[in-house]
Amino acid sequence: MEISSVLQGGYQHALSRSWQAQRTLTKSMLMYPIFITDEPDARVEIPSLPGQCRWGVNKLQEFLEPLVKKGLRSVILFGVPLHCEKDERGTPADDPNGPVIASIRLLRKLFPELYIAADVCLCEYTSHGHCGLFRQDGAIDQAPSAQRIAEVALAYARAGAHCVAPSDMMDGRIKAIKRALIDGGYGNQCTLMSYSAKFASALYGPFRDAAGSAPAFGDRKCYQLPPTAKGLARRAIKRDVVEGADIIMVKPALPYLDVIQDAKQLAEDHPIACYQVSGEYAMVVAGARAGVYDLKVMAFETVESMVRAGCTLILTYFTPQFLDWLDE
Ligand SMILES: NCc1[nH]cc(CCC(=O)O)c1CC(=O)O
Ligand SMILES: [Zn+2]
Ligand SMILES: [Zn+2]
Repeated sequence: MEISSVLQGGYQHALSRSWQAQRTLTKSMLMYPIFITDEPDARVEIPSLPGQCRWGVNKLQEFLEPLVKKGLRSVILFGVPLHCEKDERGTPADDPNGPVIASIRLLRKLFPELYIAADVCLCEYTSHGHCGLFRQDGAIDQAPSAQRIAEVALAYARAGAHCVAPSDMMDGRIKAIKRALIDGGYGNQCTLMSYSAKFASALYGPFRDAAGSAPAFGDRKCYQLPPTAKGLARRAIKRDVVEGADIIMVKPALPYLDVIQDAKQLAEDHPIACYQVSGEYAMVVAGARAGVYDLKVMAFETVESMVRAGCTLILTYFTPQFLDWLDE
């Protein structure tokens, strides 16, 4: 046998296997998505997202304290308003008494070491359930959409968010948010993480269930990217770098590993993030329950593929489990 043909000598031991990873999954690479409702004492299980709940502000301490003790470093907050008056502009998104702003303030106080990101979008707050604003003729109103989203982002930064993460896919919003953060005095205090390459995916089903954010009419194909559109994804990533994004995100993750790799190459000086979305999580859990594979092994394999593709930050509902697994 050729000397150079034997590779197995390089990974015969657990330690030498660890040296073969170009990057290793660590707790600090995990960001945990959390749903917060406007029912302050709520703790309601989400049937399509097994193990995940909608939380009321009053329950956040008992929920997160054990996780922070185990090494949870960051969360991303999603508002789930059940009692507010939704309108065309998504007015409740930056309601100073709304669940997102209230929990940013609270979490900053409760857990001074925890990094707090806030998802920024309008769909949870608009009467039509879309992520932007519309003109009379039914087309998306680009500039006012970006402006409104920037307003919401600035409100979250003012409340103390370390990071704002717009998931709306409106053109021009990264530029508008960065401008608003700088002009508002938060340019050097708040990270702008862009959902740059967010695809119109079937994998958001459980999330829309959880957040009550399904569009009232139509779909999101005029703003979320077509799953086949590698070129659009590359252009969106390059555009967001120019417009001032600090972190580039790809979403969903597993079916788009090639896009993650593209992002790593196009934005080589930026951290690359990805979102293992609700449907991906539900798929892994369902497969394990059906006996197709072991849950932990599959969770690691999926998330480590994202690390291998170039991510150093992964938004995943498996975060609490990884905090245990990474200690084993
Ligand atoms: N802008 C809404 C939003 N923000 C994050 C997700 C999906 C997250 C997940 O599925 O876990 C969605 C759903 C959507 O675009 O319909
Ligand atoms: Zn949205
Ligand atoms: Zn969102």
